[in-house]
Amino acid sequence: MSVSHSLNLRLFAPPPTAIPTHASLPPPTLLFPRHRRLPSLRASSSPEILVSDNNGVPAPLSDPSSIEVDSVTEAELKENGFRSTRRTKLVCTVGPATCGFEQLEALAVGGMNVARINMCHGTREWHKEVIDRVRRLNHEKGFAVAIMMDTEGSEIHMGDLGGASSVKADDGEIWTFSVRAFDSTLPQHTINVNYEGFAEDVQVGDELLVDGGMVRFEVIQKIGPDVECRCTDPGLLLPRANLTFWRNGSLVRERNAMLPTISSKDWLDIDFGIAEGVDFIAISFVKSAEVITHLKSYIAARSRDSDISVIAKIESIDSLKNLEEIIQAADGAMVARGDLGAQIPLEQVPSAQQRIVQLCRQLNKPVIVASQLLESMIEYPTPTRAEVADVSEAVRQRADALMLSGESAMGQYPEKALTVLRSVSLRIEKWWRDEKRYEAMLLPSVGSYFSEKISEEICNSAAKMANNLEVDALFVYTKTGYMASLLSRCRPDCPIFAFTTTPSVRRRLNLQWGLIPFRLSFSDDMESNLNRTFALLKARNLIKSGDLVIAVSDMLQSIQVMNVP
Ligand SMILES: Nc1ncnc2c1ncn2[C@@H]1O[C@H](COP(=O)(O)OP(=O)(O)O)[C@@H](O)[C@H]1O
Ligand SMILES: C=C(OP(=O)(O)O)C(=O)O
Ligand SMILES: [K+]
Ligand SMILES: [Mg+2]
Repeated sequence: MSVSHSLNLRLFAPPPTAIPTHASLPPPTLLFPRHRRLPSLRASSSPEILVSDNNGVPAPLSDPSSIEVDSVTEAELKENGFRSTRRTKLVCTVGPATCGFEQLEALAVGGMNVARINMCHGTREWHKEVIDRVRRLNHEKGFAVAIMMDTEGSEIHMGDLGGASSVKADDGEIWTFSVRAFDSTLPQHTINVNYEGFAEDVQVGDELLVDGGMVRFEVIQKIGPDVECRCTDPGLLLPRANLTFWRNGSLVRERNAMLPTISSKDWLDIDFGIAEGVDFIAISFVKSAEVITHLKSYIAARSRDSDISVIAKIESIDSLKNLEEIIQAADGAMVARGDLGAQIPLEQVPSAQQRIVQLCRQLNKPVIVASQLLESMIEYPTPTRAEVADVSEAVRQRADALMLSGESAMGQYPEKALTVLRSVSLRIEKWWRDEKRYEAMLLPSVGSYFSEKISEEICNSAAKMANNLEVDALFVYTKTGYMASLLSRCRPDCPIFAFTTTPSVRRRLNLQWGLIPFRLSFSDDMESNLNRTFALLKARNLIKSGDLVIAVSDMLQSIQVMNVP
C-alpha cells in the first residue's frame, strides 16, 4: 500500500492558489490515509454548522463558551495583539507567602503558568490545600495553571530549626550538627541533620556549605553523633537548608551517593501526586536515566490516564555526566542551579545552563531555568541589575520557562518578582525578534516512527514559512500535544495557538515556549475545525478578518496558509 501525503498550501486572499507538493512515501505502519484534499474554506463558511462541545451536546458555531483560553492570556492578546504575547513561561514556587486563594489568584493574574510545590517543605495536608486552591482558581476564574510537584530527594539537609523561620550564624561561632533526634527544643547553636551517616562521613577539616555556600562552617571535632563546626562565612540559616561538604577543594560524595534518588518518602509523595492528578512531577538529584524510566512506568501503571510529565532536575555532577540519556528519558528538565552551584564550581554553572537548554531544545523537551533569578527580591522590591541580566540571558537562550523559588514561596514581594520576570521576558523577546539575531540551531530528527518524522518535517516547514511570510499566528490542532511541542521547538517569530481537546494536555502545554493553549473540541475535518475556530476567536475579538495564519494538525498532515475570512 502506498499512501501519498499532500501538503495543502492554500491562500484565501489574494485569490486561492493551490500549490500541492507530493511526496512518495514508503508504506507507513502507523498511518491511516490522510490524503483527503480539503474543499475550499471560502466555499462553505456557513455559520449554521453545529459542532459537538465537550459533553457531546451540540453547540452553535458562534457560542464563544465552547473554546477555553486562559483569561489573562485572553486579555493580553486583546491588549497587545498576538504578535507581542509573552513566549517564555513562568513557574512560581508556592509557599507561606503565596498559599492563600487571593495570593494565588494574584500570581495567576501576574502570569504564573505553573505552580510548583516543593515536597521538601510543608505537610501533605498543606500541599493538598494549595492544589485544591489552584484547581478552584482554574475552575472559577478560567485559568489553566498547571501543578508541578517537586520531590525532596535523598539530599542531606538541616532540620526544622525548632520552628524558627531563620537563625543567624555569626563568624567564629561554634555550632553542633547532629543526627540525634531531639524530642522538644533544640539546644542553642545546634542543628539537626537528616542523614544518618553524616557524622561518619565528614572529616575534621572538611568545609560544610549551607545552601551551596550562603553560610560556611569548618569541621573542628567529631563527638559520636555530633559534629562541631566553626562558622567561617556568617549568614542566615533557613529551615531544611541543603548541606554539602567539601574536602581539599572538591565535593565529598561518600555513602550518601549510594542513597536512592527517589527515597521512600518521595515514593509516598509521588503516590500523593498521582492521586491528586498533578501535571508534572519533578525529580530531585537525578543521577541516571533508569530512575526516570522506572518512575514513568510506575506512573503509567498507577494513574488511569498516565498523563503526568516527569521533569528531571539537573543538579548534580552525575546528572551532567549522563545528561543526554536523562533528558531523552524524561519529559522535560530543570536547570536546578541552587544545588548545581553547590556541586560544581559556580563559574561552571552558566555554561552548564547553556548546554542543558540547548540539548533540551534539540531533544524536544521543555526546559526550566531555576533558582536565584531574582534572589534579592526576597527582601527588596527591586531586583539588582545583575539579576535582570541573568533573567535576560535565560530568555535569550530561549529556555521554555523561568522559575521563582524563595522569591514567591517566602519572599516579601512575590507579585513584584513575577512582574519583573514578565516584563523582562517580553522586552528581551521583542528585542531579539526585532534584531533577528538568533543563531540558527540545527534541530536533529527526534521521531522514532515514520509518522512522527513527517510531523516533524511539517512543523519545521510551517515554522520556517511562518517566519518568511511574517504570518500573525501558527495554529496547531493536537490531541496529545506532540505537534504543538514540535512547533514550539522551532521557536518561530509568531505565537502558536495550540488547540487541544483535553484539559490536562492544555495545562501541560503551558510549560512550553510560545504556546498559547486553548481547549477546544474538534473533529478530523480540518475545514470545519478552522471555520469553527475562526468564528469562536472572532467572537471573542482574539483575531480579526485578514489576519494571516498557518495551520497544521496531527490528524491531517497538512500545512494551510490562509487569511482569516
Ligand atoms: N511549602 C513550604 N512551606 C514553608 N516554606 C517553604 C515552602 N516552600 C518553600 N518554602 C521556603 O522557600 C524557600 C525557597 O524554596 P525552594 O527553593 O523551593 O526550596 P529550597 O530552599 O529547599 O531549595 C525554602 O527554603 C523555604 O524556606
Ligand atoms: C530548584 C532546585 O531544587 P530545590 O529548590 O528543590 O533544592 C535547585 O536546587 O536549584
Ligand atoms: K525539592
Ligand atoms: Mg535542589
